[in-house]
Amino acid sequence: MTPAPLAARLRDPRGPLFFPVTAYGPGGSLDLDAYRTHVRRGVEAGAAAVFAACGTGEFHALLPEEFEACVRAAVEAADGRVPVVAGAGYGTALAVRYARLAEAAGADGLLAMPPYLVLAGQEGLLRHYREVAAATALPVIVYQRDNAVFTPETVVGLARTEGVIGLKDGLGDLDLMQRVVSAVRTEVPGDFLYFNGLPTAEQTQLAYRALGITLYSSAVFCFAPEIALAFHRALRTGDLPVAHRLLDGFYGPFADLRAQGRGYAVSLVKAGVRLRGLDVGEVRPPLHEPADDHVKQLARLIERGQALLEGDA
Ligand SMILES: O=C([O-])C(=O)C[C@H](O)[C@@H](O)C(=O)[O-]
Repeated sequence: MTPAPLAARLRDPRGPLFFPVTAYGPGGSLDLDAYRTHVRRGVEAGAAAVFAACGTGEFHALLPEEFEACVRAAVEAADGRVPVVAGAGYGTALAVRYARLAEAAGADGLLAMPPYLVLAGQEGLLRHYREVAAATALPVIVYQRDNAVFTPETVVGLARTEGVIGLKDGLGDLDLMQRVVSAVRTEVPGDFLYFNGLPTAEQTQLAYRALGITLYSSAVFCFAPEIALAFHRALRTGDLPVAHRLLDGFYGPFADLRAQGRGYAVSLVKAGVRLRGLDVGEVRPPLHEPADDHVKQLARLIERGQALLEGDA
């Protein structure tokens, strides 16, 4: 049976959106076995989709052939149970190339990263994403952050673009997001998807829900799937006491810890996966490993989060 289109599969997910880390062996080369294990465990734990080789998956550190191998491995590990979305980025020509590699590797969609290094105007940004969207038959989610911040008019242009199905927000300007949602609702009625894609998105998800944005990325799912699943379930069922308990006792302190070092958005998550027993190696430069004390704090925080699930912390 042909799977439903990506947008339909993402609309009301039963579990968190999983952004796996990329696994490396001791010498720093790709460890596809460990990566497959990481992805397979996430899918079996209840992820609703796999976003392979995106920010948490160190897209920036992968050669094109490594990227393709990772996406292919994620597709194999997901085995059709959930969709696999792959990162695509850098300048327009390379982003198009990554998009084609992802399509060849069997991905179901693309997360289009901000263009590399340039500060482009709205017209150029729109041209960039239109070229990426036109390059393959894959649906595209555009990632707003850093040098890719869009006016509501530009998002209307994106929503009108064949193949662009949604916007992932990593900026966190709720006033702008409200104006974007209003403009797209008025100008392009339909089912454009929005994702809260901030680091530790759970922290802000109650606020995003108030705008009607129910989709969010979860890096915590990489190393504490039981906590991420409990939070996701609490939001779906409206169990605010559980959501508040996890926010106050786990997600807030985790966001504080994650803010202790540059690049911890990735390296601390990877350390968390290792703490849970899967050797996914260290991060590649220009990232660096978190301080030992921060890893110890993370271990205690995971225990605390688990205890909160039993309601006995
Ligand atoms: O590209 C990525 O990996 C992300 O932006 C998703 C992350 O899961 C983000 O939500 C985070 O870092 O918590």
